Formats: sequence, C-alpha cells, structure tokens
Amino acid sequence: MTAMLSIDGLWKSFAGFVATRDVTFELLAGETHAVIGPNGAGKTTFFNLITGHLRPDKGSVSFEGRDLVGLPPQKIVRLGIARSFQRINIYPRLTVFENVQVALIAHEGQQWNLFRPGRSLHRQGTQELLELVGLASEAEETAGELSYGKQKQLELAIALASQPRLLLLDEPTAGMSPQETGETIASVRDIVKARGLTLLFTEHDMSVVFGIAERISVLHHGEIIASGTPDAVRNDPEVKRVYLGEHAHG
Ligand SMILES: Nc1ncnc2c1ncn2[C@@H]1O[C@H](COP(=O)(O)OP(=O)(O)OP(=O)(O)O)[C@@H](O)[C@H]1O
Repeated sequence: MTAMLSIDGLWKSFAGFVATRDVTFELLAGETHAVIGPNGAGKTTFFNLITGHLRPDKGSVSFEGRDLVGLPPQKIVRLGIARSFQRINIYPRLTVFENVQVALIAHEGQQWNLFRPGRSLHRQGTQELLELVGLASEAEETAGELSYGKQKQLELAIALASQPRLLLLDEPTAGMSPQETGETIASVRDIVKARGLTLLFTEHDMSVVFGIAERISVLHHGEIIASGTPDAVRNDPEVKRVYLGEHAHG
C-alpha cells in the first residue's frame, strides 16, 4: 500500500509548551489507523495540524502528494479529508434531514435558503447518507433532540457529505453507553468498507482501538513513541510503561 498522508518532522508549540514534537508519520491508503495516548498527549493537536485548524511551526504534511501546510480547513476538506470533532457539531434546531442536506449543498457550493429553492436539492443524496448511517427513520426529527449516539451518527453523515477519501474521527465513542459504542463502531466499520475509506481516529476505549485498528500509533508528550500492528504496540515496553505509569497515578 502507498502512503496517502505523509507527515515529516512536525512541530507545534503553544506559548513555549511543545504539544507536537518532531512527529513523522505515514498513513497508508485504505488502512484503519488509531492514534492513542494519555490525556493531553497531543492527539487533537495532531488532527488540527492535519486539517488546517492549526498551522505547524515546522514540518510538512502531504496528502496524496499535495502539501497541506498553510491551506485553510475548507480547502483541505475539498481535497478529500473530512473530520468529526470531540464536541457535537450539528445544527440542533434543523431536522436530521436538513443537517445533511445543508452539508451536501455547501459541498456543491450552492446557496442554502431555508425557504426555497434549496429544500428540493440533494434529496436523494441526503436520503442515501441517512440510510448509510442508520438514521433514515429519524429524518424529520429535530437534530438537537436526538440521543447523543445518534447525534454522533448524524455528524458522521455530515462529514461524509463532502465525499472524503480520508476520514478523521476524534474520539467517535466519547460519552457513549456501551451499547451506543458497539453500534457506532459497527456502523463506522461498515461505512469505511462500503466507501473504501481510509480512517484515522483517536479513541480512549482500548476495546474499540484493538477491535478495529489495523495499525496503531502512540503519542506521549507530543511524540510518537510507537507505531505498528496492534500486537506490536501492545507488547512494546515503552507503551506499557506509559500506560502502566498512567494507571499507577490514577
Ligand atoms: N490552543 C492551545 N493553547 C494552549 N495549549 C494547548 C492548546 N491546544 C492544546 N494545548 C495543550 O497541548 C497539549 C495537548 O493537547 P491535546 O488536546 O492535543 O491532547 P489530547 O491528546 O487530544 O488530549 P485528550 O485525550 O484529553 O483529548 C495539552 O497539554 C493542551 O493543554
């Protein structure tokens, strides 16, 4: 497999605090890759550097051979990278259907007008995405009134509206019940397969990580301390030390 995303010598500091330290990383086309690490290890910062929400101090980020550093987030989305955030990012007062429809309209560069003619646009595409994430029967519900797990599914549909080749999910199961977690992960796995997506995700739930990741990278104090197959990472002495150290301190 070839590298879809290549990151080389990436650094990011906040007022002298180094959040990303000389990160070099390759994501292969078609793989499902988890980025794990204790709280504050720098996972979200790493994602923000890829998606243009932060600009690195040093280093390069290249997607399918194209340099991303300095591009604004919307431009990076257009190149084929979509993302979901840790906090919910939907229009709570619009219906489920409208949330996805707006995302499709925005992606096509069309104008959204609550009263027309926007309402008739992309109805089929919207329906297809809702079916894909299992929200077809909730289409007319108000988005803000959905359960937390369903709101995350809606976010996923919104992310997919930009037709990404690479999907970045920041803690897709955070705050979910065990049942919601299981359903969400099964759904993500199916969608990734159905659409042939490359998936990069962060996650605290190790059963999720080891259940779906083909490769795992471990961040600690902004540095990648291990990267490899789940078995290799599980048995890595440095990784064990970091995680056991965490538990020892509660
Ligand atoms: N905008 C910012 N300004 C100052 N410090 C920041 C900023 N963003 C992140 N940091 C710091 O950088 C470090 C890494 O944060 P980051 O959110 O990337 O970690 P994380 O691994 O995603 O954590 P978590 O698992 O808790 O979500 C933290 O110490 C955080 O306080």
